[in-house]
Amino acid sequence: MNSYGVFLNLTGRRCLVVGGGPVAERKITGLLDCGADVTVVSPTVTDVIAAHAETGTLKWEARAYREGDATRSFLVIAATDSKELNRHVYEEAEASGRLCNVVNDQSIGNFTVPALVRRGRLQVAVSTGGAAPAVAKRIRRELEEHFGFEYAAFLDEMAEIRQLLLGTVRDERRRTKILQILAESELLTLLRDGRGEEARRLVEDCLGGHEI
Ligand SMILES: C[C@@]1(CC(=O)O)c2cc3[nH]c(cc4nc(cc5[nH]c(cc(n2)[C@H]1CCC(=O)O)[C@@](C)(CC(=O)O)[C@@H]5CCC(=O)O)C(CC(=O)O)=C4CCC(=O)O)c(CCC(=O)O)c3CC(=O)O
Ligand SMILES: NC(=O)C1=CN([C@@H]2O[C@H](COP(=O)(O)OP(=O)(O)OC[C@H]3O[C@@H](n4cnc5c(N)ncnc54)[C@H](O)[C@@H]3O)[C@@H](O)[C@H]2O)C=CC1
Repeated sequence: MNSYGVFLNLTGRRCLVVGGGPVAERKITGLLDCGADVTVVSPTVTDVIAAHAETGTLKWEARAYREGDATRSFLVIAATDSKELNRHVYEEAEASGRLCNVVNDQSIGNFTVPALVRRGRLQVAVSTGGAAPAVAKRIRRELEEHFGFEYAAFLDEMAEIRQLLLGTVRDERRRTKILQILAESELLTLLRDGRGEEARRLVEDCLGGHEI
């Protein structure tokens, strides 16, 4: 069965990571990038996690997992090297209706973490359905070649134009048409090549009198 792909809003949400090795560190980096309120429960952690704890970016409880820990967070990542413990964490999380990722046992857990390309507001997520994470990583790298940083500026520009049109162009079909034309246009490459004046003219022509 396929997994259902979603993007979670984790801003300010309590997220628990059990374990503090390199795998936990990678998942934690992703959580912090999304503004999550991260607590790590683990007797030992990597230098990077310790540095985050030092600066207050996350909370580190330097101890072993305790009964009930997983029942109090929106999302839980079971990232220890013990399959038995991770299963226990998952069972407690599942019983209390939490989202739970298990890093070393594909037979359990209710979500997996994709490989991600990030370009400003653009995110491209890659899943292999757990078949081969190293292939997900390879595809992520290939996508990074194709989707350069120009996409960040392009999206910012398109978002601004879209907001303007939502407020000024009543006719939905017309609005959609303008946005489709701009999305498919040369605007992306003009912005990438620093041809700001031509980009501005292209947008103006497309908008036909709507100020931006
Ligand atoms: C199911 C899943 C659960 C989850 O963790 O969410 C899972 C599970 C496991 N991974 C294992 C191994 C590796 N994982 C990676 C890398 C990544 N793993 C990630 C996600 C996922 N890994 C989920 C499925 C994603 C999908 O659908 O493809 C990525 C995409 C996202 C992230 O972690 O941030 C990140 C790349 C990020 C990037 O670079 O973009 C590498 C490569 C490397 O490290 O270079 C290896 C070694 C090579 C190999 O084994 O393939 C093992 C065996 C451990 C062992 O041998 O004991 C298990 C356990 C099992 O399969 O049972
Ligand atoms: N899903 C993924 O992306 C990947 C998963 N893995 C698997 O993930 C697991 C973790 O990998 P690493 O981080 O490299 O392992 P690691 O051995 O470096 O780290 C394990 C961490 O768990 C902590 N821990 C142990 N007992 C604990 C307890 N009772 N309570 C709380 N924390 C406890 C340890 O203190 C340590 O910080 C391994 O089983 C590995 O095979 C490996 C590669 C990728």
